Amino acid sequence: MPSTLKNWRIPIGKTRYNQTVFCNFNKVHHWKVAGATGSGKTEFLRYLVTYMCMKYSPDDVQFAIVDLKNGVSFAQFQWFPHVRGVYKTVPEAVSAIHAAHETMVERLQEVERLRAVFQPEPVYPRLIVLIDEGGELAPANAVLDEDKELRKAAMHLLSSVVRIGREPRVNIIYGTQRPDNDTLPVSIRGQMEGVFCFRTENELDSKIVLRHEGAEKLPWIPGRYLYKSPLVKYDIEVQSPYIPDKVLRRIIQPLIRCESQRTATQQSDAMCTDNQMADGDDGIGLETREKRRRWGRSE
Ligand SMILES: Nc1ncnc2c1ncn2[C@@H]1O[C@H](COP(=O)(O)OP(=O)(O)OP(=O)(O)O)[C@@H](O)[C@H]1O
Repeated sequence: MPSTLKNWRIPIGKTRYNQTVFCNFNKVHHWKVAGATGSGKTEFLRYLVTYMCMKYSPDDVQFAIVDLKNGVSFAQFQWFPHVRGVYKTVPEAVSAIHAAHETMVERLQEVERLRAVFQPEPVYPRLIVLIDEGGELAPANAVLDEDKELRKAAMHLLSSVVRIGREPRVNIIYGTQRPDNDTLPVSIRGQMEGVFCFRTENELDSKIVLRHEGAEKLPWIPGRYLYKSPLVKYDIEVQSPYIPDKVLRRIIQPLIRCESQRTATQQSDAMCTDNQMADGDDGIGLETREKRRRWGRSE
């Protein structure tokens, strides 16, 4: 079922005056999340996924999660039906980005076909490629030549998605400690209009992320960041929401139970089919029963 959902305002935290701040995925499509180690980027990304999975159905939003910290931060998120996969190595990440790019191209081709004959277009489920620790994808971090080529291909595909992913609703959220030229080429960085900049190590990093200083002066409080978007006049200082592990467990554990029940049902269906075969309800079973009867006779 294609999505018809219009409201893509997502609460992203509170100001020091206790006002809730929202970002809008219908208006800004690609986002970078940057900041020093321990500043709260991953927790914020985990919150974003959880919030959207709780609010929207898989017909509205789907995620391809690239967790280049070996999958440790998003392992539990595989249980959300919205999540296409959690990809934890560079080759896995490249194939996930490739698949998202393919989805984008297929959607664009379908739109073109429909527009040509004045047919209404479906509203596709939003596909969000969320990359945590994107710096690991940088071609500069490759050891072997072939590895470098793989990473360059990933950057090339990402650059295509940020340029034309808006209409087919394929979005990128790219998290990294420092999106400089090595980790995120300007061709990609420049197209990511939304910024969540957590505290940076120094002024230079702040300038790279925000194009001005300031993030290095944020108080050293995990989850504190500057929000920059074409929709707001000035950067806003925000404290991000935080989902403690025990709350996440409460949300996800029933999904794991559901999945194991589904697997158990599938297994018992398979056993049922085996029994039917043994009873002779299909061709193979009949043959087996016939053989047994004949063997019985000859014995
Ligand atoms: N909004 C928040 N409120 C309270 N505590 C937080 C918040 N965000 C993060 N923290 C705390 O800070 C710790 C570090 O956060 P997180 O792992 O998200 O940092 P990071 O920026 O992703 O670091 P790295 O780049 O090294 O992975 C978390 O384990 C958590 O305890």
